[in-house]
Amino acid sequence: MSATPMIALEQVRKTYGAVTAIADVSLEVAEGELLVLLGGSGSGKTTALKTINRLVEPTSGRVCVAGEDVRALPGPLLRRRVGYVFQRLGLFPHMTVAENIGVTPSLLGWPRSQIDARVDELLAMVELDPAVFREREPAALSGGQAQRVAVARALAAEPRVMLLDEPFGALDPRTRGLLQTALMNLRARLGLTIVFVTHDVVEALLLGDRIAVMRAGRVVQVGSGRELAHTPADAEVRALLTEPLEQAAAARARLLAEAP
Ligand SMILES: Nc1ncnc2c1ncn2[C@@H]1O[C@H](COP(=O)(O)OP(=O)(O)OP(=O)(O)O)[C@@H](O)[C@H]1O
Repeated sequence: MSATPMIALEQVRKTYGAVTAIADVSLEVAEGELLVLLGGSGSGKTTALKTINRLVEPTSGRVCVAGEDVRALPGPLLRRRVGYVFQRLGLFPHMTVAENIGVTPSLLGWPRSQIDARVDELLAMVELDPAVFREREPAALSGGQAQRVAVARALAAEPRVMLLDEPFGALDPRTRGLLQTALMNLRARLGLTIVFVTHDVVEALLLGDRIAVMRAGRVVQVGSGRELAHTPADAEVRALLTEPLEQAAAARARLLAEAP
């Protein structure tokens, strides 16, 4: 990559006592790129993601955003630059939708009128009617609506980078598809650089410009879906990519066989 990458992990390691969560992870994400971290449970995806916004401090190695070591960036600046959507729903339950979305702008000291305007703009961006949803509490939202609010909240301070940790994992396939499309539209419109964690190969193939396959705390291979499919690093990567396609083909064959 010639230009300075928007995100760079250099030999990043994180250990918890005897447990090595990630080992020597090096990754670069170009400006405007969507990189997927793909791997099974416990492979280190969330840990790697959280080193980018310092929710996890590496044991060794370095993480840079826009060429700057994240340890040198003041907290508010990092929060502004990097939006984050949590794996398990991270909305504050006793705050309204508007208060949830306005959390970071409030912390940053934006004036009330500017926060209110931004909340309405963001709700419209994630296709929720502000008049209907502004004053609702999270308990009164469907899963898909709540995830839209979570995405709006992460976008509130106009970050250039978005980190998404299995944001649509708990949703039904149709809602998931709608939110994937909404995210891709937002990304194109805002020119976001995105790191997206999932264990779902189909989601990875649909969304990722490149996919980093993780296993046991290490990056096994990085490439486009096509590259991974054509030149897999090993038999496990090959199986990872071919199994869902074979399942889909088998399901399709069954559908066609059962047609009248
Ligand atoms: N705070 C912690 N203390 C101890 N071990 C941890 C901690 N956080 C993560 N780990 C361990 O590090 C490894 C990687 O965890 P991580 O959450 O990054 O995996 P993951 O790929 O995101 O998994 P999942 O898809 O299940 O969320 C796991 O073995 C996990 O148990």
